[in-house]
Amino acid sequence: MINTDTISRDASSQSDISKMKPSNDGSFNRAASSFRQTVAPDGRFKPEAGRYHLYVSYACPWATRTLIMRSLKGLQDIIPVTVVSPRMGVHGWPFGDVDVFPGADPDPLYKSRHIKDLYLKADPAYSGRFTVPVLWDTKYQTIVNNESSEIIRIFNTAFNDLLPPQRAQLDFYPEALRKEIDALNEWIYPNINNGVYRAGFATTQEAYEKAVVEVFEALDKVEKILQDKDYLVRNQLTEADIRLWVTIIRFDPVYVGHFKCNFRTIRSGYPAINTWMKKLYWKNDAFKSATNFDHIKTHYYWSHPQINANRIVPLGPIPNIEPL
Ligand SMILES: N[C@@H](CCC(=O)N[C@@H](CS)C(=O)NCC(=O)O)C(=O)O
Repeated sequence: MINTDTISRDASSQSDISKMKPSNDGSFNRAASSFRQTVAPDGRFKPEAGRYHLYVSYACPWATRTLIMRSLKGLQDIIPVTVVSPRMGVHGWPFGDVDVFPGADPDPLYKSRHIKDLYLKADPAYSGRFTVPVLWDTKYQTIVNNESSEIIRIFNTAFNDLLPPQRAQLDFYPEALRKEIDALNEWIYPNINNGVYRAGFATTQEAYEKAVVEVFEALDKVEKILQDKDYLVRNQLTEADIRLWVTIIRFDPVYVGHFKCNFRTIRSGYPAINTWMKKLYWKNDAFKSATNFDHIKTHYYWSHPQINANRIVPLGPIPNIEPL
């Protein structure tokens, strides 16, 4: 009998990032996520404690958004989490028993070897990339959603009826601030969150230069917004902070070197952004507990041999984040 769980078609073009094709002009284009369902009382995926499972990498900024929101909302007991190894190889993200790494876990649900096994279990014909985060449904054994910007909105509200009132009332995308949050997300995502990847994965000088200039122009803009302020929107922690923060915390340790975003560092070039980043890290455990610099640095420098052929992981910066 053929076991379709273990024998899968050749999906190496989807799992091996070093085989990823750039576009004709050398620029990096991120593919859209494929699983876009939500959790709702009247839908297929109902809010239930213990039913959903979150698969993440500590290295991945998009996955880290979901970890931060999960902690802020106090969803730890409702949605368990599994962390993959940061060394993403030809089969994509391996679990912690396949590639032993401190802080990485085996898959507790199916003993999968790689994240790709979950995608192919959910849809054997899946043709996209095998990305984290993955919000998995144990009832129908499928992926609810693999788009972090949507998972954080699901976490923000969908489980409120299962939470104590002081957590349920926390809203990081409040109606009254949505316009301002959306307006920030609209340029911060392409120019900063994805901008660093566009710089780092560019395969022509022109595509790199365009991207890196856009990254620093956008950082200059953020620096002005954060003058004497603790948060991006009014004086309130919102998803706009979470979405930007995951990129800024990786900036000096990784993006300055690995992605060649080296006009300035955050610590020496952007005092307001640096203070905002440090306050969230040192004063709010949802941010600190979602950050693992060993996973972050190892992942990027190890997993992209097309950029860093010898997989040397730099020791600096020292420290990875400065004290407050
Ligand atoms: N749009 C997705 C992007 C997720 C994503 O690209 N994750 C990267 C890690 S940072 C990944 O898993 N890449 C694996 C690959 O492309 O093979 C989201 O925001 O959730």
